Amino acid sequence: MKKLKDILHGIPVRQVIGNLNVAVSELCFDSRNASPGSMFVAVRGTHTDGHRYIEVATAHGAAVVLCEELPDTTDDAVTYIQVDDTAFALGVSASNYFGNPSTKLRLVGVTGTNGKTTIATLLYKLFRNLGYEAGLLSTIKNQVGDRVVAATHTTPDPVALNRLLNEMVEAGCDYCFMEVSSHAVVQQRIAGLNFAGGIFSNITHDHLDFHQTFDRYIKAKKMFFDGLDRFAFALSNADDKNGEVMLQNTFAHKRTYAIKSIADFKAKIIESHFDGMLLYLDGHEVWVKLVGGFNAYNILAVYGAAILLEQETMKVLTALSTITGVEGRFETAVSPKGVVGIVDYAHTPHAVQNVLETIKDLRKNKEHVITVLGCGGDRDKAKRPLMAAVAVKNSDKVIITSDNPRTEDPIQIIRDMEAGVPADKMRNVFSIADRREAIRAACHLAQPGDIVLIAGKGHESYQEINGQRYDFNDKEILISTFNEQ
Ligand SMILES: CC(=O)N[C@H]1[C@@H](OP(=O)(O)OP(=O)(O)OC[C@H]2O[C@@H](n3ccc(=O)[nH]c3=O)[C@H](O)[C@@H]2O)O[C@H](CO)[C@@H](O)[C@@H]1O[C@H](C)C(=O)N[C@@H](C)C(=O)N[C@H](CCC(=O)O)C(=O)O
Ligand SMILES: Nc1ncnc2c1ncn2[C@@H]1O[C@H](COP(=O)(O)OP(=O)(O)OP(=O)(O)O)[C@@H](O)[C@H]1O
Ligand SMILES: N[C@H](CCC[C@H](N)C(=O)O)C(=O)O
Ligand SMILES: [Mg+2]
Repeated sequence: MKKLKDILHGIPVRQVIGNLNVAVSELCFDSRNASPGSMFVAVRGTHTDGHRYIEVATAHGAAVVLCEELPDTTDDAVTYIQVDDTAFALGVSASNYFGNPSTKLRLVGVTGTNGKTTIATLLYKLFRNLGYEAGLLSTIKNQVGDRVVAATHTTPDPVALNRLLNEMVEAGCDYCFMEVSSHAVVQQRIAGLNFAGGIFSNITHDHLDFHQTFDRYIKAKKMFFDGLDRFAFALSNADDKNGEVMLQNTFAHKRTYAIKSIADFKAKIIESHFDGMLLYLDGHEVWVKLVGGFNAYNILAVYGAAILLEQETMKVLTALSTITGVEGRFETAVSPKGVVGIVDYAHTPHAVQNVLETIKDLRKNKEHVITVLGCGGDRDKAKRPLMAAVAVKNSDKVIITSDNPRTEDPIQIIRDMEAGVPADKMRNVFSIADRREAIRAACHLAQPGDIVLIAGKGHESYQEINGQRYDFNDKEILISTFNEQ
């Protein structure tokens, strides 16, 4: 229970109808979840408008309605609060409701097209290793200290987010590391949060179904940095074309990391192997258990953030050398006959290219690379031909298959991907809609020493088809196929 007046702190209110002196039992933004004494916030979405469900919410007992437009008829037992922006108000009220937990720990957000989960998870592991209690909000899972809470989104909705942050505070967490997706910025899921720092990884093609243009996608990422205050740090990748843009209008302390450009934190890869790499990091040599140029960037971002969070250099480097990678990100397995299998979450053209370039660099001889990949349904269609083109360019053979078809026809998604394959390369491409069969076929095609990359689903333990999630795990299928050989 919390007083309505306290929940509204920091929200510009246009009009109030009813009693402000009420207690609120719960916050909700979905009328289907409204309960007696709750406050319903009407948010405009991509499919429908929460304002349509105000009456349903009050019929379920909502005592307070927060909206942009007041309904034609009001209920005397209900308090109506009119504001200009309910998405913003939802974020701020969720933070107030849970006692502004983000001010009680140090919250660091990571944004960018690729690398958010990796950077946030490595920071979580690093700070736990350094002896702190920490929380994590990520695509794979949320962690309140050791306790795992299943994740439904990369960035949870404001109510779930602040509830989790509060649980972290209660569990004694000093830090929380979270992914900030571009959807979350635009939908203001992070409104009202107090960040100690923000990290930018990179920006390349993805989510154009949602943002429409690349420019708007860049602006969404930038808005996160624009919202940081002068006590926070903003750590950006100076090698990314848009790394500087992110820092343009932020009040935060601006810091950069890079491999190629001049920057505050620098690194260089000295040696690369399938089980790790030797880095020259900020003037020190350190062995890390992650692989690939893209992971050198991730490690560098993690290192820079740790230093900006006032950790000691030598302790950070020592801890970094012991930390293992992230589930479903460049995970390797070797078959009894010597085929190397790699499961990776690459689901953008840039990620597919990075992973395949890393694989090429790691080959001792000219072993063949066989790539299995698909594209998700009901998501950015423009990336489909691009992902196929990159895969074909950097592999000896490609098996185009399904990812999560969702409500789309898997065959049509495959056709969209095939459109990106140059005619003279078609002979290196097979299309097998059944992902399990595609993985098996790749393993059977591979000779000892060859490399099979299974891209796009990483840690996911399901395949989503027509609203149903079926058990499915790339790594398990890879290993069981290997064991049959
Ligand atoms: C496109 C998108 O982000 N959609 C999110 C959004 O839903 P929406 O805009 O479609 O909502 P809507 O159905 O139009 O409804 C509008 C409002 O009416 C309410 N409503 C609706 C029906 C009803 O009967 N009563 C009612 O009150 C809804 O609760 C909502 O508040 O708000 C919902 C509630 O927070 C989210 O669950 C939903 O995420 C969907 C499931 C989703 O798939 N999101 C993905 C794309 C996403 O957010 N991904 C990013 C990661 C991207 C990355 O990889 O970087 C993420 O952060 O996870
Ligand atoms: N710094 C990076 N630069 C480019 N590609 C990367 C980088 N880090 C990881 N990748 C690639 O992107 C894939 C996804 O990585 P990760 O899960 O860390 O990204 P993410 O930003 O969290 O993705 P999502 O938006 O789905 O949450 C990895 O499996 C790898 O192929
Ligand atoms: N966070 C990403 C996940 C894509 C993963 C891929 N397996 C798919 O289903 O498209 C997104 O929402 O676009
Ligand atoms: Mg992620």
